[in-house]
Amino acid sequence: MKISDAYVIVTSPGRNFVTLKIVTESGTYGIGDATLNGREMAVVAYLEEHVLPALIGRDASRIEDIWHYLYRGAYWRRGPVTMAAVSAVDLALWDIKAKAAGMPLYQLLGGKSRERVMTYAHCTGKDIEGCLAEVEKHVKLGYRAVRVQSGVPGIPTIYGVAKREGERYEPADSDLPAEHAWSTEKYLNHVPKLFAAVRERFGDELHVLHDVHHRLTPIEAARLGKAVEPYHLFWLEDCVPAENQESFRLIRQHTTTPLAVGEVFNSIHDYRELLENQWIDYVRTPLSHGGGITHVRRIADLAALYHVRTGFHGPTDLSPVCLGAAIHFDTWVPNFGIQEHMPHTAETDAVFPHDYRFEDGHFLVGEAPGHGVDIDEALAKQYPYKRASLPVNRLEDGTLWHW
Ligand SMILES: O=C(O)C(=O)C[C@H](O)[C@H](O)CO
Ligand SMILES: [Mg+2]
Repeated sequence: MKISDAYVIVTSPGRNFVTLKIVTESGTYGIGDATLNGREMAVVAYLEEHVLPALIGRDASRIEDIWHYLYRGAYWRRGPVTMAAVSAVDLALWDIKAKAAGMPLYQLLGGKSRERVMTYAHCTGKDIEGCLAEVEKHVKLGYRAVRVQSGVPGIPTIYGVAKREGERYEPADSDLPAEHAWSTEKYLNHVPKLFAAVRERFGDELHVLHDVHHRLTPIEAARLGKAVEPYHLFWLEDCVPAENQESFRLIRQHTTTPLAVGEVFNSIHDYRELLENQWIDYVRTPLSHGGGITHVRRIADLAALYHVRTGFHGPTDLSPVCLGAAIHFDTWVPNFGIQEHMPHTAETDAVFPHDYRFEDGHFLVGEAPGHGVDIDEALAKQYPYKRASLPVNRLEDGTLWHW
């Protein structure tokens, strides 16, 4: 099981993706997702310069040892770039191990805990009516859970609310960051009306989620959580920036709205206080940013002690490789909550052939050995990298804000 080759493939079938391929002497190979939206080439440099040369000749079956070699051995621990690189190696090695065992990855993790994986769709509209139309469309497609984001009167553009019809989200789409304007007051006044309308139109059973995208202060988040309590959200996501975990104490004291956090986390240490104090309800770190299966399963186990469930990040800026591996993890993990789902484009799906399926609001895991996602390298070459940037946000007086 010696590693004989390891290389990075950068491709842009509509948006940039970074993929790591690790090949063993026997020819068995594994692939991992190393995409970090808007910072793709930093991970490429980290892998090519510091990680891949050290992998050649190592035993691919020693996943745990390689993980610690890359994490402890680097001295400079954690951080999104480092952990995206570590994650990609880890995902590729688990892919190899499962292929060598002739098993789908979920079997290697411990087998199925469920038959199918509930997902939530993105529904965005420029106003409440637009959102309701999107929710209706997604309910007809079979979704049991929808994330609803609406434009807000008086705020011209909001990241996370599609600008063009049919778009579920916005890609990082400009060479340099676009500048958006933000008003917390306008937002806070609008959002409860949105959820009142959703419940009025669709009743009580549909699971409804909302992403604040880190834009509030703790007391503002507490106000919002309280205001939407009558509409019993499945979760309120990233209601504040979470560098200061203590912020969640205040929010939790004021509201029973369930809280989700962690799409920008990359380590179990980012969660410790949040979990031990029972301040949150869902962990969101994706496998491709949280140190791969080896580390994210430790986060999931710690979360389980506190009745906290998984709800992995799954936007289109994580490649089908990450999504495919996540579906195996979701199929196994005992404390599963939900999986985010933003469908990739047909171009992306063609570059990354996979055996997971979407049906009736759920994902069904595939039975191919490994994580079930491959890369068509010849096709990938047809889509060269193009720098793309995410936006920045400013308050109406010009102050740079969270976006
Ligand atoms: O999917 C979500 O919940 C997001 O918040 C998507 C993020 O904005 C996106 O992944 C940033 O790269
Ligand atoms: Mg989010």
